[in-house]
Amino acid sequence: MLRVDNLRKRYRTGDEALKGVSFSVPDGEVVGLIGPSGAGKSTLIRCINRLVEPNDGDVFLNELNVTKLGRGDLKRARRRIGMIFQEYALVERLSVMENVLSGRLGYVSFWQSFTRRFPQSDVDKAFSLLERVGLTDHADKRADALSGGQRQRVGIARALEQDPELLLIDEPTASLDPKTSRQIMRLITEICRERNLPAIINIHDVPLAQAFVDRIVGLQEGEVVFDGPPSDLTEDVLTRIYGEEDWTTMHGDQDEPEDTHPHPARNDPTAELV
Ligand SMILES: Nc1ncnc2c1ncn2[C@@H]1O[C@H](COP(=O)(O)OP(=O)(O)OP(=O)(O)O)[C@@H](O)[C@H]1O
Repeated sequence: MLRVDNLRKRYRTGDEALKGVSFSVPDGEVVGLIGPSGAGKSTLIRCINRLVEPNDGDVFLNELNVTKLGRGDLKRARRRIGMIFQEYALVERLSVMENVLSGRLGYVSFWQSFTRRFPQSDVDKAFSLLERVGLTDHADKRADALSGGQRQRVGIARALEQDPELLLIDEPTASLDPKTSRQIMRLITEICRERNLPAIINIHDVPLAQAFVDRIVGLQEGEVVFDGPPSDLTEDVLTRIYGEEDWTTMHGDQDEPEDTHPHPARNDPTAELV
């Protein structure tokens, strides 16, 4: 269970990105976070694991108040939060298996990770996760040899290899074609149900979110303006969330070929420490 209570963030530039955001995500529930550009979605996701430091408010992961932790405890708490990124954030020259095993880096000693000697139980878990995401035959391939959808499957397996209690997912399908996007959303939501994992997905594509998530939280100018089931997301509500922006154009239903092109990682989202 995740509980966000009155979370506030003002950047040094003066931008007030979160103005007292509160909501909870029970175990097994997948929440789609929607809202126009600049609404505070990325800031919210990053405040939950303190890649961005909130100015006020609390984040509870089960019994643990993440916002009150010192450096060492925060490092341990971050093991419990799996992240999945738009640009996958894989290590290009490493194999699929090594990328999945990197999910254990927070758990093994420096020398084990330096020599890449992971316990057999970690390797066994990685194999079963690769099977779950449909990549058993690709375990030894280099990450840069995979298509976008396959790379995101590696990102999902890597996050699960951490044994997370929460998944934070930032635009998981933004670099994928519509068909692959649906496959990835289906995989994520199925896995969260199987494992009773709570998840928040920052997603631009409203119809895609409506098709797969259990609940939608709509942000606007740093405030929650909608919180409910996808079926309650009427045109009126969407117009309230997006204002003048035309939300109906926010999804691409063009017939594109499925998942053919590898995408280079453009940046490292974990580097964005504020
Ligand atoms: N590092 C930063 N420094 C200063 N201001 C920032 C920073 N990151 C975000 N902001 C500001 O905070 C507000 C919320 O931005 P945020 O990126 O969280 O929104 P978003 O909903 O994720 O937008 P998008 O969908 O375009 O990614 C915006 O006004 C933005 O300009």
